[in-house]
Order: sequence, then C-alpha cells, then structure tokens
Amino acid sequence: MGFCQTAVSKDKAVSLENAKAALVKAVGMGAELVVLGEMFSCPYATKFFREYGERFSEPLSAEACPSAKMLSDLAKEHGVWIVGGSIPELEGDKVYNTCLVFDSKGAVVGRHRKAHLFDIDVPATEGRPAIKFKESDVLSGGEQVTLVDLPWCRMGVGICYDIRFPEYALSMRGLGAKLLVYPGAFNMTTGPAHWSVLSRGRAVDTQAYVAVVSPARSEDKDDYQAYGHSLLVNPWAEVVVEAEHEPGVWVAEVDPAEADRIRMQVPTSFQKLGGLYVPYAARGAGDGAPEAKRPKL
Ligand SMILES: NC(=O)CC(=O)C(=O)O
Repeated sequence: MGFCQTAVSKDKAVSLENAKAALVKAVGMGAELVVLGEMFSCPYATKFFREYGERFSEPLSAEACPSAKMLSDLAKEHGVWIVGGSIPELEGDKVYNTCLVFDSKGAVVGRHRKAHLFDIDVPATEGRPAIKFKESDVLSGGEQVTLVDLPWCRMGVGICYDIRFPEYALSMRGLGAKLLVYPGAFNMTTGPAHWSVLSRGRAVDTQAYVAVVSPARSEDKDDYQAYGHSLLVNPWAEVVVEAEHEPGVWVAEVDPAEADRIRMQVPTSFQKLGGLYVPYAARGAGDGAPEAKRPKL
C-alpha cells in the first residue's frame, strides 16, 4: 500500500502534478493500492471548496472533474487501485467532501462523502494554537458507511473527522472491513494531540489496519497548517509507517490475515454484551444534554 503525502497549491494544476508524480513513484515502489490525502487538489479552507469543486458524471471528463479524471486514468494506466484522497464534490447546489475509490481499470467503485463535518472551536492555550473551523458553513454531510471490496480484503473509507467517531469505525468493522482508510488533514492543534492516538484507538476498537493520509504541510503560514504525519497502524495497534510533515511517498505491506489472527487471539467481537450498552449513538445525541446546551460554533 502506498501513501502519498503531497503539497497542495492554490493552482490546481500544480496540486494535480504533485499527486501524479507521487502516485507514479508509489507504483514504482511496488504499491498496488495507493492513497492520497484529504483535499489534495484544493486548499483546505471553506472559502475555496465551492470554487475548486468538481461535478462527477460518467464518463469522467477533464473539464468537469479534472482530479477524478486524472486518478481514473492513472489507475488504469498503472493497473493499481487508488483511494483518491478527497475532492470538493458539487451536486445540485450542494458541496460534499468526497473520496472516490478507483479500481485497477480506472472505474469508480466507491464514493464516500465525509459524514461528520469538521465544526470545532478550540481557543488558544499555552503551547496550543487556537483552531476554529466550520465545514458545515459550506459542506453537506454524507449519510453512508462506505465499503469497497478490494482484491485482498474489504476496505472501509472515512474522511478525517470521521475518525473521531468509533461508532463509524465499528460500523465498517461490523460490515467486514479489515482495512480502514481515512484521508485526513488534522492541524497543528489537534494533530499532535489526537492524530496518532485516534488511529491507534480505531485499530484497537476494530482490530483492523488503519491508514490515515494527510496532505503535506503548507510552507505559507497563512494557509491551514496540515499536521502531515500520514500513518499506517496494524491490527495490533503498532505504527508500521509514520511520515513527518513534508511531501513524500511511503510504501508498506498490509496483510489482511493479520486482522484475522488478532481477532482470534483477542476475541472481543465474540464477547460483546449487546444488552449492556446504552444506545449513545442515536443520531444527533449529545450526552443527553438538552438542545439549549449545544455549543454554538
Ligand atoms: N480536518 C478534520 O476534518 C478533522 C480535524 O482536523 C480534527 O478532528 O482535529
């Protein structure tokens, strides 16, 4: 599996060239499945999502959806599967944060729309810069658990903030995923604190491989500062690969049988006590607090 942590430019053609070069390099290093980061061809800021948005329709066209068309062509040319990071997707008057998955013939075989939107407001404290972001100002959320059958195993797909929801990971696991892939773009406030621990946590929860792939950090300090640190965690929650924040390409092996072995050794899926748990995951629920207490972001 190849991880492409690429630089994102305000010039989409440059971002696409960066992604293409990284993909070709990953293929040259032996990857059969290659993953890109969240918003790999659009600067990560709500003001850009609509402007950089692409409208998907089959057959894919370079005019309407240049990112998707390029990935489809590369998948076909190199005979590899691609998890295409994410792209702002236009449908009607809505914009989604969408990950397309391409098979080795270039066909779109999966489409995940980020389900949990990144709406947070964290004030600055010592050693931790403030971060306020409200994707829901522009984006609409997806409503599906996304699974793709790879030649090697079933893969679940989430995007970035989706990783904070164990219920989503457990849904993918419950539906048979042995590899969970999250294109993501954490930042310099939440990244150092949560990126690795969430990835390892989801690996423990699901006893699956967890791959999280970020764009590289921008050199322009006025841009959103992506944390980088693309990671692969195995089903024992060990970090197999971890990048720093610069652009780069990494390749590592995923062995789906390892998920089976860990699941038999620590058989938590057979030990669930369905009747014990409170259905906390009801849609829109927050700690049982009345609506009036919901934070206004
Ligand atoms: N960018 C995101 O969607 C999520 C993120 O940065 C975080 O959860 O922290």
